[in-house]
Amino acid sequence: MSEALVEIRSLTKHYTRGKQTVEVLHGIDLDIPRGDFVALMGPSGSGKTTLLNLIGGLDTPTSGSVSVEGRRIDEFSTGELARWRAEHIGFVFQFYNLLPVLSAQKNVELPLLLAKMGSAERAKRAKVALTLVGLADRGGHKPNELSGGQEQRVAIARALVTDPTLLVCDEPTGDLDRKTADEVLTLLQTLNREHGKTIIMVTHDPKAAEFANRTVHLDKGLLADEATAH
Ligand SMILES: Nc1ncnc2c1ncn2[C@@H]1O[C@H](COP(=O)(O)OP(=O)(O)OP(=O)(O)O)[C@@H](O)[C@H]1O
Repeated sequence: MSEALVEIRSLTKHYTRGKQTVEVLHGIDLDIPRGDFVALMGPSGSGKTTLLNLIGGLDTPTSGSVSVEGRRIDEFSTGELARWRAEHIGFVFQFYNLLPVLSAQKNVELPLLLAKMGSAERAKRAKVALTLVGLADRGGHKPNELSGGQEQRVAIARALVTDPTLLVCDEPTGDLDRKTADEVLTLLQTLNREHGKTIIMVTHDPKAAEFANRTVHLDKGLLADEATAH
């Protein structure tokens, strides 16, 4: 029996603020096969980032399960989850989150500091990742010496450098103009199609979603209809 890379069952998430409980996800069932590129869309406040953070192990569910490669990550301790995340998930955010004092090369090396690895090996892997995103010649540049699109490419290289199981992107083109956004989305598509990366991407932009293999719609914490693009 083939098993999905990510299996989500009856997933709920409630946040408590003082006496108030905010019920964000109401029971999500979703399978993401290995090699998929999924766009997650829905109105503001529908729970997209919450769902993405549960899949990426940045947060834990109220009830239900999240399995990745057959392992129940919702049952991990905080420490186990942090270690698992560092090994298995590459994160890409809207505002890049690069460290301004470090060069592109050193930013990309950062996730490897957690692995037991010599500095020459770290440098080599970071260079491979920068080459993959088309920035082999920008390794010495600091973030403020790069364009927004280049900064996001560096962030994608940083997310890829550990060879993660899953690339998790939250509005990766939300701060970019159309042309630059399309270049970054084409890069994500290439990583998916030619390098087999499994990608889940939250976006508000229907044009961005067209780069994915399918779109999953969230509405008020529940999955709506699914559309397959290609
Ligand atoms: N840590 C938290 N504590 C309390 N409520 C939260 C917390 N995080 C999110 N929420 C609430 O959960 C709901 C869903 O938030 P989420 O960020 O998942 O939505 P979203 O679909 O990604 O929205 P957007 O498109 O605006 O980014 C919102 O009503 C938000 O206020």
